[in-house]
Amino acid sequence: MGRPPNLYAFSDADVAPNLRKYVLDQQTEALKRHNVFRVALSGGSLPKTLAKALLSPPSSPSSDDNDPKPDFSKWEIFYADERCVPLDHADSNHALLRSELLDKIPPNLPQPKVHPIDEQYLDDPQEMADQYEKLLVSVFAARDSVKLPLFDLILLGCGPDGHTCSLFPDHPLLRETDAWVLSIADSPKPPAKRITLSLPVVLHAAKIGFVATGEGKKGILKKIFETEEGGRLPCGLVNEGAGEKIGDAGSYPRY
Ligand SMILES: O=C(O)[C@H](O)[C@@H](O)[C@H](O)[C@H](O)COP(=O)(O)O
Repeated sequence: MGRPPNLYAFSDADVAPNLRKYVLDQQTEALKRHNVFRVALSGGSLPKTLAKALLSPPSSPSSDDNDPKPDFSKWEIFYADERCVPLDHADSNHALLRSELLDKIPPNLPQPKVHPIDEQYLDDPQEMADQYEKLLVSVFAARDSVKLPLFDLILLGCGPDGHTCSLFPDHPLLRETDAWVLSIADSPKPPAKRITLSLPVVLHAAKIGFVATGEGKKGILKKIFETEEGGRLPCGLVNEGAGEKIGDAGSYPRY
């Protein structure tokens, strides 16, 4: 199986500056392409790491005023997965992003456009997924020919069981081929009701970055990259399916 081509390991202090460069490189590409930067984000530790990357001044001695900066006026943020809870609930990925990143954007900078879930469908994850898919259709499929939404960048975490988004190991949702957004009512990780981008949507993104930080990720990353069983886990499926589009900007503990 072996390591994928775009895998980088950083010391803790170097994760944020390298993630900053990676994200801003994708921003530059996206703005060249269509003058908007459409990003899907997951929850977990990612919002905090991303805030550190985007909101701290670049720490590299070689950085200068010409280095790219986040242009949040051009950002559209979507959720790679979201829990079916109110937007101010402690389990909400949107609440997490707000407290870790959005609320910390200095007032002199514009806010990105953010697309949270619609709270009126909290009790019905399938309807919630359908509504979020409709939102994606309205944003991405202005042209009839669009079969899948093209996110400029999807930033994902890697769960200790190899899950990513709310795609869990061996779950039937992994076999979905048509829908863009899926519902899950039996998530092994609470809360049980969630929505998630489907695997084909994740794989279709222009770039996909896994951000996996900390010593605790060592075992699961080793399994994903080095075993056949790991290759069948959701993170492994994204890794295999996306190939060169994967740019791992996380801290990869050496083993
Ligand atoms: O809704 C979720 O459960 C999260 O989005 C989840 O998919 C997360 O990204 C991983 O569990 C990694 O979490 P950490 O970054 O905290 O390790």
